[in-house]
Amino acid sequence: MTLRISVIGTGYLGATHAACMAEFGHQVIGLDIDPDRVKKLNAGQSPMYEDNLEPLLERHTATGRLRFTTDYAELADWADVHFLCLGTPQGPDGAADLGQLESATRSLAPLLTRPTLVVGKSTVPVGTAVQLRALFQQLAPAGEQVELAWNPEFLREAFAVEDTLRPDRIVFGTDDGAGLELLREVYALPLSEATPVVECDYATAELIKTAANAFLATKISFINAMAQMCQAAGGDVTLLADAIGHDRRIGRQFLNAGLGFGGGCLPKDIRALATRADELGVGVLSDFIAGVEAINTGQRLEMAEMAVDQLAGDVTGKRIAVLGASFKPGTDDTRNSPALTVATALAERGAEIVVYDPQARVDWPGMSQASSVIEALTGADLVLHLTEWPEFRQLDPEQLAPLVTNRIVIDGRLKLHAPTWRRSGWKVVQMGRAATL
Ligand SMILES: NC(=O)C1=CN([C@@H]2O[C@H](COP(=O)(O)OP(=O)(O)OC[C@H]3O[C@@H](n4cnc5c(N)ncnc54)[C@H](O)[C@@H]3O)[C@@H](O)[C@H]2O)C=CC1
Ligand SMILES: O=C(O)[C@H]1O[C@H](OP(=O)(O)OP(=O)(O)OC[C@H]2O[C@@H](n3ccc(=O)[nH]c3=O)[C@H](O)[C@@H]2O)[C@H](O)[C@@H](O)[C@@H]1O
Repeated sequence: MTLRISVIGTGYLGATHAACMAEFGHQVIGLDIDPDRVKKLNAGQSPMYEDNLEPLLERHTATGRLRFTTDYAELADWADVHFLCLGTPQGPDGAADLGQLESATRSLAPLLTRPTLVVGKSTVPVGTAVQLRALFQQLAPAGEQVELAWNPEFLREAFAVEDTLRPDRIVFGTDDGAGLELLREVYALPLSEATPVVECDYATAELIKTAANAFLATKISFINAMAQMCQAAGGDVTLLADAIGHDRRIGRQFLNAGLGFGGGCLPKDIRALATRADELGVGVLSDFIAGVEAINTGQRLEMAEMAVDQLAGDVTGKRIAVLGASFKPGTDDTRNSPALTVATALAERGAEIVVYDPQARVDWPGMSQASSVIEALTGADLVLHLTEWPEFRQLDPEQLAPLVTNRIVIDGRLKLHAPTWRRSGWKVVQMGRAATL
C-alpha cells in the first residue's frame, strides 16, 4: 500500500531514507531548514558523495513521487508517517545534543491536527523517546492521537542505499505496540521474508542502536590493541585478524587494524552512551567505553609520532603528503576523520601538509589540497597513507619514487603491498607490523 511519508532532516541519513522510501513506492516529502540543500535535492542532486543515491533522487524527483521543502505546513497533516532524521551531535559534556530533535518537534507538533505516527530514526540516548512522545502529545492539537515509535537506523555511509534497501534487520520500538501496524506497512515492500524484525519497547530500541555501534568500536579497538602487541613482539596483525576471523563466532569484519575509527557516528555515539551510563550509575559500561576510546585516540597520536620519528624528530618545514582525508573510503565525509587529526597534529608541529583525497574537500588551517596523487607527492619528505581508498592500493611505487625527496611511506591502514613498494626502494612502515614483514 502506498503511504504518504515525510522525512524531517535530510542529511546523510534523511536524504537516503527519503530516496529509498520513494523507491519502495511511497509518496515522500523531505524537509530541511537548509534551503540550499532543499534546492539541490529538488534538482535530483545528492548533497554528499554517496554511491547510488543520486540515481534514486533523479528518478523519483522527476516523477514527483519525491520532493523536498523547508515548510512544515506542507507536510504536517499531509503525511501518514513522519520520520525524524535530525542530527544528534556531541554536546560539550559528551552527551548527545538533542537540540535539532527538540526544535523539529516544536515546529511540527503544533501543526498536527489529525491522528498520525511520528517515527524517530536518529541515534539517541535511552529515555529520549518517552520525553519526545510527551512533548508531541502536549504540543499537538491532535494530542494523544499522535503516536511515537523508535526505528533506529544502521546504514553505513558509502553503502547507505544498499543498507536501506536491504537491511540486516529492522527494529521497531513502540509504546505497547502503538503504531506497529503502520510501521509494518511502511516496510512491507522492502522486507524479504528473511529480514529479521525486532519488535520491542522504546528503551530496548534506543539501546540496540548504541550497543551495535559500541560493539563495532570495541572490535576495532581490540584489534588495534593486538596490533600493538604484534608490533612489540614482531607479529603480523593482518594474519592474526584473518586467522581469528575464520572463527564464525568472531568474524573477520571490523578487524582491520590501523588508525582506528572516526566519522560522524561511532565516536560521538559511544561517548553519549558512556555519559548516559554514568547518569544511570552503570560505571562498568562507561569504564569499558573509556578503554575503547583511549585505544582509538592512542592510534592517532602514535601515527603522528611515527611520522615525526621518520623525519629525525623534527617535522618543521618538512613537506608531508597525506593520502586520504575522509573518515573512511567511499564518502566525502570528514567528520572526526582520523586522517585529518593526524594531519592537523603534524601541521601544528610546523610541517607543510599537502592532502589528496578522491572526494573530500579540505579547508583546514595549515593544509593545502592537491588535485592528484602526483601533485601531492612531488617533493614530499614523507608520505602518509591514512584513508584506504581502493585507488591508493593500485598506485605504482616505481612511478612515484622519482617524485619524492625521501622514499618513506607510513601505511596507517595496512593496505599497501609492502614488498612491492620495497622493491622500488621505498621504506615502508606499517602500524601493527614489524618492519621486516
Ligand atoms: N550518517 C549516518 O551514516 C547515520 C546517521 N545516523 C544518525 O542519524 C541522525 C542524523 O545523522 P546525519 O544524517 O549524519 O546528520 P546530518 O547532520 O547530516 O543531518 C541533519 C540534517 O537535519 C537538518 N536540520 C537541523 N535542524 C533541523 C530542523 N529543526 N528541522 C529540519 N531539519 C533540520 C540539517 O540541516 C541537516 O541537513 C543522527 O542521530 C545520527 O547519529 C544513524 C545511522 C547512520
Ligand atoms: O550510526 C551510524 O551512523 C553508523 O555508524 C557506522 O557506520 P559509518 O560511520 O558509516 O562507518 P563504519 O563503516 O562503521 O566505519 C567507522 C570507522 O571505523 C573505521 N574502521 C572500520 C572497520 C575496521 O575494521 N577498522 C576501522 O578502523 C573506519 O575507517 C571508519 O573510520 C556503523 O557501521 C553503522 O552501522 C551505523 O549505522
